[in-house]
Amino acid sequence: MRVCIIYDTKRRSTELFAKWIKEAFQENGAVVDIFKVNEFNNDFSYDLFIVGSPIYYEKPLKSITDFLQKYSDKFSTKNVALFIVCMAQIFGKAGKVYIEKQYLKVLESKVENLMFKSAVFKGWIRKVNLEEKKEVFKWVNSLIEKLEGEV
Ligand SMILES: Cc1cc2nc3c(=O)[nH]c(=O)nc-3n(C[C@H](O)[C@H](O)[C@H](O)COP(=O)(O)O)c2cc1C
Repeated sequence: MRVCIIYDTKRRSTELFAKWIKEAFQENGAVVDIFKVNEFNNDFSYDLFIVGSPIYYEKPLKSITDFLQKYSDKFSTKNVALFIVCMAQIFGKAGKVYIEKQYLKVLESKVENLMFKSAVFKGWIRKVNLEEKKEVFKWVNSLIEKLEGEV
């Protein structure tokens, strides 16, 4: 399986999430490339695309929403999964509902035929949240199960 991870970041936590996602796929024998959004190589031949953004001021980064918009035709026939990195989880249940309504919606609305559950990872401002790495592995395993269920 060939996987392409595309992300943007301001303070590099989303980059670390992208690397954890890569590690989790590699453990399962996948071949993985990672690109910062402005460096994507325009290769649409991967089996799965993972696109991720941090949330700043209530929104995913414009670079990522613009990217999904720009290639919406290409992605409409591809396997695409989305993740966001944010901190509104600290507001508990209310935060979770808010994240799904306000943050995820913006990205999900740009992808047709989204068949994977989007991931919401808890980011940080200074200290790396290592706890979240296992959530990444869980999510990646669920994606692999779903993909393998398809064939
Ligand atoms: C200036 C600023 C604004 C932020 N705004 C939000 C926000 O509106 N909602 C939220 O859930 N998290 C917010 N966060 C938390 C970030 O999403 C979190 O720190 C994330 O890990 C940053 O990703 P990055 O390191 O890849 O840039 C904000 C963080 C900063 C520093």
